[in-house]
Amino acid sequence: MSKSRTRREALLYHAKPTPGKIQVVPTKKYATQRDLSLAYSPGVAEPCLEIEKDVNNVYKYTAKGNLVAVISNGTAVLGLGDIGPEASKPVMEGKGLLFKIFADIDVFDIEVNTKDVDKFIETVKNIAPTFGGINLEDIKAPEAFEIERRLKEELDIPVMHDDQHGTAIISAAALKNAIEITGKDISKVQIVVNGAGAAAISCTRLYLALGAKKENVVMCDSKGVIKAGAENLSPQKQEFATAKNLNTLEDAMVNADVFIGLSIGDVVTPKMLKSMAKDPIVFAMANPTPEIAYNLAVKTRKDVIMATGRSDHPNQVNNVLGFPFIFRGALDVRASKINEEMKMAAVHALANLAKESVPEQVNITYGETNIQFGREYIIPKPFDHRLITEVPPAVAKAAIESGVAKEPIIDWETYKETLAERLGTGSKLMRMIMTKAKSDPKSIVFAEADHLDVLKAAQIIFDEGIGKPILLGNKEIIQELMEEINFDAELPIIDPKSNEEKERRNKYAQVYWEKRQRNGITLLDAQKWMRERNYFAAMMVNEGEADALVTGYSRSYPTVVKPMLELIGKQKGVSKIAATNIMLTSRGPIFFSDTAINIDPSSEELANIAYMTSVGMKMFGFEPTIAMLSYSNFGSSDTKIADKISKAVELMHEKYPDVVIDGELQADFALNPKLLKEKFPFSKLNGKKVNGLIFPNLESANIGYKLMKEFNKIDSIGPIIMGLKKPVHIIQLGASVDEIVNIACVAIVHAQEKQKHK
Ligand SMILES: NC(=O)C1=CN([C@@H]2O[C@H](COP(=O)(O)OP(=O)(O)OC[C@H]3O[C@@H](n4cnc5c(N)ncnc54)[C@H](OP(=O)(O)O)[C@@H]3O)[C@@H](O)[C@H]2O)C=CC1
Ligand SMILES: CC(=O)C(=O)O
Ligand SMILES: [Mg+2]
Repeated sequence: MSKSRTRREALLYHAKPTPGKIQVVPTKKYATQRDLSLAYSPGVAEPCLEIEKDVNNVYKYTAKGNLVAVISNGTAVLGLGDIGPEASKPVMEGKGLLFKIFADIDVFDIEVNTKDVDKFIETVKNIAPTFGGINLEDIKAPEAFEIERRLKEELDIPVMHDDQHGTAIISAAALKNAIEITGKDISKVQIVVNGAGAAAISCTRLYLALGAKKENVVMCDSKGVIKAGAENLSPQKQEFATAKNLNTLEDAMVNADVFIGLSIGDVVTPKMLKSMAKDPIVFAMANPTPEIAYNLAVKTRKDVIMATGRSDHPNQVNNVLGFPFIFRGALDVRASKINEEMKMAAVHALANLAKESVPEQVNITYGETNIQFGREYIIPKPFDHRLITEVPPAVAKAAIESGVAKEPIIDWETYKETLAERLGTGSKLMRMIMTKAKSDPKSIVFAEADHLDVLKAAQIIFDEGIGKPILLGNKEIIQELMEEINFDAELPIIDPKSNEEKERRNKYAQVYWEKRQRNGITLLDAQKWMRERNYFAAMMVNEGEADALVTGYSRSYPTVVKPMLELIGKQKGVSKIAATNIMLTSRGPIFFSDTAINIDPSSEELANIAYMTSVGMKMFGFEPTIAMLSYSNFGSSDTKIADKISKAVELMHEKYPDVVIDGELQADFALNPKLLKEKFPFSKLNGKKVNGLIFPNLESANIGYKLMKEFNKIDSIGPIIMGLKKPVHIIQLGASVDEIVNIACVAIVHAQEKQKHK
């Protein structure tokens, strides 16, 4: 993407629809007068008095325990320098967003208008009672050292300067793994550190704790190599001043094994990189512009192990991998500080995680097929869902063992489960599906592109590189709307009714007629039908002129399904098509079937629905564990409707013994593992987490998913049609732009799978 486009998009992203990136959302009911009298006066006085009696009760009755302050004075904002408190706010809000999405920690970002160390410390101390932890951010050295040291001493909640320790932890984990890959010895590697600020000093200290030797380190600041005996050096710079006869970064780089960049962009040249030792390790971590661009570095040295702070290349060494998880662990045991033991525990947890086999969902999220420990994967990826269950427990354990935890954890299994449940799964799944779609964009027909929302969705699909839209509908309207929304792209626009399309219409009509002539269709009828957008669009997919199709925005579901069945037809072995909805619940995505098509399916049809659902689940990287729902449990009710379900289960066990499925079961037993184990220890679902629910009929499925959407405000993806020969997907009447985009992504992923299994 060009620089100016990135700039435009970044500004728009921050400005619309609501300025900024975070908001405050109540966690308690507030609908009735009673709710308000509890939330505020008079009820609120009770927790106030309890806290007055014992200040520790503040963790029991307020949000303090999960609230972190991200505090800056804007003096070292990324690599942009001293740009002031207001200009630092987008970064601080960004940190807030990352804290929330990766570790479910709430953040108030606070930008303080002072460069005076004492005033800054006083401000933080005065507001500290509000927070469970303090994350200092983008404060320049040397002030940052003094500020952090004193706040750590004077406050009894965890305080961490992220640029120092977050960066140190991540880069130390990455360095440990990179050195292991080169087969070198950490105590012997020659390290050049460019930058002598907050991040550089703390990173280097941690490398020494890992085994690097001070005499092998050369540090440079903006004036060049920091030399012993130089005048006016801060104590921190003195700590790393070298006795070697080197003056410039260029001198220092000759034969160095490791380059650590925590300075500013574009200061390392190809010549410097060429002068480094064999298998050089280069961490160019300045943001947003690294000390040397990733592509230039790998072009210059084939043997380089290269990392940057950015997300657009392999090996992102960025403190985003650290602060959410370090604070999560610290808050969960109510640690009074973040100490060396906790930091080292995080280093080892991160370094070890990178060596474990990568779950398929991570591969899919990053559009890769086989991410493996090696030169291009020395550190876990930020969207790796294992981070939340690996790093916080390591940090929490270290806090307990080093005696700084006020609330030790006893049941580690339950703790890990609660950690996994903290992650919002909705956006994660959608991100995964989108990335997969982007990895091999397919052509996709939008059959109702003359509707604004459909066109907007097509625009997103095109702009994001997810797919190649083909726009069907009235040409004039589409062109007008495109202008209105600045959709500037050369895309096929096809009006099935137009004279231009007569030849294609006749060709399609011929195929259709040949298929349906024994079902009472004449050639003239067929030609007439091809003027209808859904018939035309279905034929495009059928004839291989498009890979996928999304329709249904302006017509009822049954009206749209009919031509799809007639023209595209069912997959081999499928008795009836069905639909599933992926409900994005707090316990993870759960597939609900059949939510849209079969009114009263027989046992055989239910088994068919369950099987198709299991195939769909695997397509999105889930291992199916399915419950067949009823009002009865394993024959507890001897009625025809309960029998129907148990027979469907029997059929599944016979035909597809590999699919984990059981029932008939009531919904609470299906979703509550304790209850299930207690009453039905024989069930095949024991010890597993149910992620698929098959409902007895359309009424219950449709009511079930819509109740969840309305009561719990749960997002869902779907209905996703299952069992058609081609990737054709039907959206709900009047679906939102997001819903259309989601289904389009599903259709593209579906098309990719179809191509794979051709
Ligand atoms: N990837 C990541 O996770 C992180 C990356 N960073 C990046 O590290 C950089 C520094 O951040 P931080 O330590 O917080 O900031 P500081 O302001 O504390 O330190 C900046 C340091 O960079 C030095 N510097 C400036 N220009 C040059 C140059 N041409 N050559 C060598 N050194 C130079 C300064 O030298 P002097 O002392 O002479 O002024 C100073 O020592 C930023 O680019 C930031 O984005 C920071 C934290 C995390
Ligand atoms: C990543 C970060 O914190 C920085 O560049 O300052
Ligand atoms: Mg920072």
